[in-house]
Amino acid sequence: MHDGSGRIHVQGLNKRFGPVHAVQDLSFTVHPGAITGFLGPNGAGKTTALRMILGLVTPTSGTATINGLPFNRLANPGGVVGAVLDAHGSHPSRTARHHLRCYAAAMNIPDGQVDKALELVGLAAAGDRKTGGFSLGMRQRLALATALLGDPQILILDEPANGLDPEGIAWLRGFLQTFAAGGRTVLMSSHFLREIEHTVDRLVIISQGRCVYDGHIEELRAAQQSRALVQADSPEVLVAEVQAAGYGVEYLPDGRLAVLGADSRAVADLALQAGVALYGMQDERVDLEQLFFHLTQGQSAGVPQHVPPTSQTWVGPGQPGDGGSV
Ligand SMILES: Nc1ncnc2c1ncn2[C@@H]1O[C@H](COP(=O)(O)OP(=O)(O)OP(=O)(O)O)[C@@H](O)[C@H]1O
Repeated sequence: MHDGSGRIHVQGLNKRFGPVHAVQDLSFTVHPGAITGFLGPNGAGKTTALRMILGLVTPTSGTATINGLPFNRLANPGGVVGAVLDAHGSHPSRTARHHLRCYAAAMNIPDGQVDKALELVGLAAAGDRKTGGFSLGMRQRLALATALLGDPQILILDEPANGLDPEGIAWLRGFLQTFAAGGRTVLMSSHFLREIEHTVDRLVIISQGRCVYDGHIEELRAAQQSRALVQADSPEVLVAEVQAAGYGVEYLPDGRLAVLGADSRAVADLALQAGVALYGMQDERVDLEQLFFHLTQGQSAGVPQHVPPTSQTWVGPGQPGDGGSV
């Protein structure tokens, strides 16, 4: 009997294909009531890991459980997990409804679920069209409808946003957020952070088969603070002022100050208040995309201590871009 928790638990998972160590000592937990993005560059091992979770690939070592059991030991797998690994699984001469009825019959699910699933994914009007004429976006929706037939507690989706236009991505986001808000579990893979950053609550990031980040997306954003770099005529006066305002501050080797978590306008206001002249200011903003590149190029676990930030430069306490550079 499974524990009904809606959790996916991966522990010490390894998979070797001959000389290729596709998944290396991978451990993470996927929680219910949230959308977890499973992110990594091409070839990072995402599909292999998902296939091991779904019992389609045998791990070299380690375990993957769903509701406390390996997938193959779930009594009613279709009612626990719906999975989409490939959106191209339909016969082109079959209608969408016929395709879903075949799956429903194989899973012992009443036909009524077919219309419900078509409705849920926005394909009700296309139910009697042959799938051979479907766009990639429609195929993605049909694959999702197949996964939803058993009214599962958990959805596992491999690159579900692949090929979707912005409208399709927005629709998918809304659908998955509603699904997760009802206390269900979503694990979705992607190799493209931008595609999923507004959809997911949590991220598991892998690189060359290893986990390099596991946590809330907001924690990842907050892990690297933006900072304002300023050149002041009286640095020690400004340091006292920004510290009194609650900001951390560092001296840079070139004599500038780095005010952590502040933008240049906030520092300019404090400098004005303290009667300190500023000669140059620069905002350094950390972009999530850069964090992703940093995490997936290195192999160390955990959040990086320093990521080279993007820079937006403006000069002086006046208007952005009104002359000069730091
Ligand atoms: N059946 C297999 N036989 C040999 N090597 C394999 C097999 N399946 C995957 N690999 C290798 O394992 C590594 C991980 O592949 P995997 O498809 O899991 O990555 P991925 O993160 O899903 O990539 P993508 O984003 O490109 O789909 C790759 O080097 C791949 O070539």
